[in-house]
Amino acid sequence: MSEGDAADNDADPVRAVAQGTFDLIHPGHVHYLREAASVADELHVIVARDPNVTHKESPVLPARQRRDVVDAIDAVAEAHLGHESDIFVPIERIDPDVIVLGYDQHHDEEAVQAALDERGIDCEVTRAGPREPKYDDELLSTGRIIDRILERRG
Ligand SMILES: Cc1cc2nc3c(=O)[nH]c(=O)nc-3n(C[C@H](O)[C@H](O)[C@H](O)COP(=O)(O)O)c2cc1C
Ligand SMILES: Nc1ncnc2c1ncn2[C@@H]1O[C@H](COP(=O)(O)OP(=O)(O)OP(=O)(O)O)[C@@H](O)[C@H]1O
Repeated sequence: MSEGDAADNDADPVRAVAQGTFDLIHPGHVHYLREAASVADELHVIVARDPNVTHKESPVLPARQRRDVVDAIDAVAEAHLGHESDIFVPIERIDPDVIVLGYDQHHDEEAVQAALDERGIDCEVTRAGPREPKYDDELLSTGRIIDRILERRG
């Protein structure tokens, strides 16, 4: 390897990817993104498009707005609107060294790892931990925030 290559390799930042719906942002999201950012030099976040949120109610906020808010979080280098149909398109573009799944996300690490290997994408898959409530009334779920809104404003 020539000296130039070695220098180039040193300059390459370690990139992590986190992803999710991020509808109404709460401290649980911030915890996840900070934990994901802690394992890399820069954190890229893929924000899910409505059609790909199939395992729960559709988000109330537009994807672009959800992306803009996540992009403003200090731990995040850049937030990206997810691809409409192929979740590996942004992965191939960002080319992360590690994908950090959320503590309760329905993705199976081994399955995601196998899909990456199949595409020849050299990237680890790990999972973040949960953020426990700091006080009784803390709402750490978008669903529960919406329930509270309906209770009080519905
Ligand atoms: C590796 C990976 C890449 C993803 N890329 C996209 C994408 O390009 N477009 C998209 O709409 N969702 C993408 N997603 C998000 C999923 O579609 C799904 O909506 C999200 O994981 C839901 O997480 P949540 O229930 O925690 O919000 C990706 C998820 C993973 C694990
Ligand atoms: N309390 C929490 N602690 C750590 N991570 C969290 C917490 N809440 C959400 N996350 C993570 O944030 C990411 C995005 O979560 P999502 O957008 O589904 O929000 P949510 O609050 O979990 O939504 P809902 O409660 O409606 O399912 C996921 O990876 C999820 O694991």
